[in-house]
Amino acid sequence: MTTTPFPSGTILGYPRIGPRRELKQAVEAFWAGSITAAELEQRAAELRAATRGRLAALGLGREDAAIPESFSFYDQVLDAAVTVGAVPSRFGHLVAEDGSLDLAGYFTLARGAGDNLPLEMTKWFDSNYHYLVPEIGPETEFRLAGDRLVREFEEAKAAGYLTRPVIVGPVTFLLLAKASDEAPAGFEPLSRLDDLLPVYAELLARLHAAGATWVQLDEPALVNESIPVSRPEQLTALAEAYRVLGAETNRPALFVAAPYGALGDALPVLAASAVEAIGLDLVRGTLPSGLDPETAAALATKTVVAGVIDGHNIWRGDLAAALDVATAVTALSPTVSVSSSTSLLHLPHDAREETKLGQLGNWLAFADQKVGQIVTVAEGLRGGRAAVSAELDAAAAALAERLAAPGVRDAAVRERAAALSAADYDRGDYAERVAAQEAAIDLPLLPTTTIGSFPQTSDIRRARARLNSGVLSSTEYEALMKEEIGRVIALQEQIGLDVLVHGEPERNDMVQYFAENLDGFAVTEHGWVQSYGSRCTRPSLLWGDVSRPAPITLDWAVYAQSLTAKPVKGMLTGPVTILAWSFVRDDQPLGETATQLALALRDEIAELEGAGIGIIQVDEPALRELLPLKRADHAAYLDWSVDSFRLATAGVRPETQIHTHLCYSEFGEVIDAIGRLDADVTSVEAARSRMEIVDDIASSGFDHGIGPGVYDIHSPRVPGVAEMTQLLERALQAVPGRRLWVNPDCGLKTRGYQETVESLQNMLGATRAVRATTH
Ligand SMILES: CN1c2c(nc(N)[nH]c2=O)NC[C@@H]1CNc1ccc(C(=O)N[C@@H](CCC(=O)N[C@@H](CCC(=O)N[C@@H](CCC(=O)O)C(=O)O)C(=O)O)C(=O)O)cc1
Ligand SMILES: N[C@@H](CCS)C(=O)O
Ligand SMILES: [Zn+2]
Repeated sequence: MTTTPFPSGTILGYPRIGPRRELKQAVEAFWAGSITAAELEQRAAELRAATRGRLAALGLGREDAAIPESFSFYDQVLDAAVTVGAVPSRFGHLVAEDGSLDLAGYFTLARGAGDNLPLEMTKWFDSNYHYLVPEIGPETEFRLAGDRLVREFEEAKAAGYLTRPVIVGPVTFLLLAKASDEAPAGFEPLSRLDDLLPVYAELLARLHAAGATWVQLDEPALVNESIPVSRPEQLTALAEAYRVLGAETNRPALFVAAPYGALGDALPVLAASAVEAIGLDLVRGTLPSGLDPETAAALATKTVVAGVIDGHNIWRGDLAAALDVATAVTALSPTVSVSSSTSLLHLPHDAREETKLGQLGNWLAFADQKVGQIVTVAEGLRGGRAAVSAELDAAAAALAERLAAPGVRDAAVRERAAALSAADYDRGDYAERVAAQEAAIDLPLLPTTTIGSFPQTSDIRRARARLNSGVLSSTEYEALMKEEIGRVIALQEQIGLDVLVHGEPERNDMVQYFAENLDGFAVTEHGWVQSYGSRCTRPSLLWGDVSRPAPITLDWAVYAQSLTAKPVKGMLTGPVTILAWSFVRDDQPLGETATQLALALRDEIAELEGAGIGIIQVDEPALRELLPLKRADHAAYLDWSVDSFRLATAGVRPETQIHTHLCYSEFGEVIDAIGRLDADVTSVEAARSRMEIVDDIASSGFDHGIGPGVYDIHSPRVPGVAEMTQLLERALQAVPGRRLWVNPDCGLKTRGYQETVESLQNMLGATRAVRATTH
């Protein structure tokens, strides 16, 4: 095998949603039946072509294999699953004779159909991207069932680009998978590695035959210490995988990337393997040091792909420092390439599209600007610092301007944070609170509620778009939102829910909405980032000290409460989640910013309470997401994150009931922290994992109110009464009835009204059935 040199600069992946969310629109049009599969394929091909053209224009076109082929219609882990034929048996009827799935079948795995639940969705490392969890068992028949990656490479080649196909590596694929329904207890997907590797080998051979010189295999699971497979087993699997794949003669050169952290003891294993290039995340991880002589010698024979440009944040940052790190990497190997630390999937496309950010615009680098930075650092590495001094100086000046800008440090905010004491974090005795709340709030056994949002209809979104473009006045907009709140309250009364919500129609997003109303944040016009499938967010830019210039949710909550005698929950997003889903400042520890946010929310909560709102929910779905990938960092993170929630909520009277809500994650590792939040009631996603979480919570000693979700809100499927009755009965085995709440897994904003109403009616049906047999 002859190896073409690895390009001097590259990125690990590029946003695939499109600068104006073209992919979202095309995919949703296909789902709605308004375009055909062929039209969807055509639009996706146009988007890929535009991406290649853009990346070439930004400087990645000069060298072969510099442009990654990292497109996906929905999710890269799902892509890997369908490529290797890992389709769960409940979807077997969708699979063609040759093992392939058509586009409709592919989306069915992601979205479910009829009684067939979709694949579970969960966080992708510590990002706000979500992947679909493959299901693997002894029955999974691996075979090369999808050739999309080969076809996309060929499509690029026909257009004159020799790109670098990207796929999730075999070890990460199995480490992220869960045991299938058919698998016996204790089954580990990783045990199927030997059966999976020939399929990867065949794929590599196909790519080689098509002319690919390099292939990127993403192995981020190796940097994550939370994977429930022992480290020795992981390392053995890694060695085996790249021994087998490396031994193939008909293959492209292998580039194994390990974004999101340091490889640690996996680095010697990869260095000893036959892979030709190794990618290190040098933003989250540090330059490996103290390597044993064999590892050092082996590494020196490979290309080290230095991930020195942050793929996870939007700051233009210190480019000279990035060049310094890249230069230091030359001590590991004479062949160094410059890259992003992670895929640029987590970034919006282009900061130049933002015209309303003023001076802030000069401090930013979105995906396209990061590519430019990589090209600059690669040039600096080749030609010396002087060759790029103008770019380095401009970045340094922007950084200095940013750090000294008014608003970055606000004396009043800092003084308030400095004056806090232990009492500010403590709500007092739980039993006393329970008694006070029972006296103050009239609730039946198994109280029913929802998580906050009701469907964000196109009428609501259109109204907001018209407000933003000046077609609607704010008075007209408010009147429309109040009408919507009125409808949502009436609907909930009709369905028979016990604790109502106002439905959040006025919120474009549960984080962006707060960011728009807090000082210290800016928001973008076009800064869309994929969160899962076709769903996107525009993460806010947190650039300065945070404070609350005026009440945010108060009027809406008070209005909603004025329409009903039932309690209406106040609804806020918690400090950790606001941080997790924004692009945060990098000039101070996150914990300090969390305190500032908590103080702003504390004031909002005090005002809600003062206005008669007796139940207030503070959502923290991202509590687990920010958990560091390294165990050594867990305790410090959990301390500041739990403290920020407590600081936000501890100012209320005992009779005010504080709720929180968690979703989109596996919560096993943060169960103790959930208890330490000391919320009176915690609703938690549970339906997709069939209530497994309830046992974990109960056995952790958690003794507050709990609402395990009884139905999955990610799919349009309407759950039946019997199914939810069973889940409630299952929950009651672990939690006493007086502490159990009944609610869906999460908010209903992504759902349509018809399925929402039917599902909630069935949820009430199940609750009545269970109430009749529970004492
Ligand atoms: C709960 N989750 C959230 C996460 N992160 C967030 N920041 N927010 C979340 O809610 N992470 C974990 C989970 C799962 N993730 C998501 C992410 C995104 C959505 C979602 O529904 N996104 C919407 C966009 C929401 C939004 O910003 N809406 C705006 C703009 C709407 C819009 O597209 N307007 C059109 C014009 C409208 C028209 O004329 O019809 C336009 O601008 O072109 C708003 O409402 O104003 C999405 O559609 O992707 C859910 C879960
Ligand atoms: N209150 C929010 C929480 C989502 S995690 C909602 O209902 O959409
Ligand atoms: Zn949720």
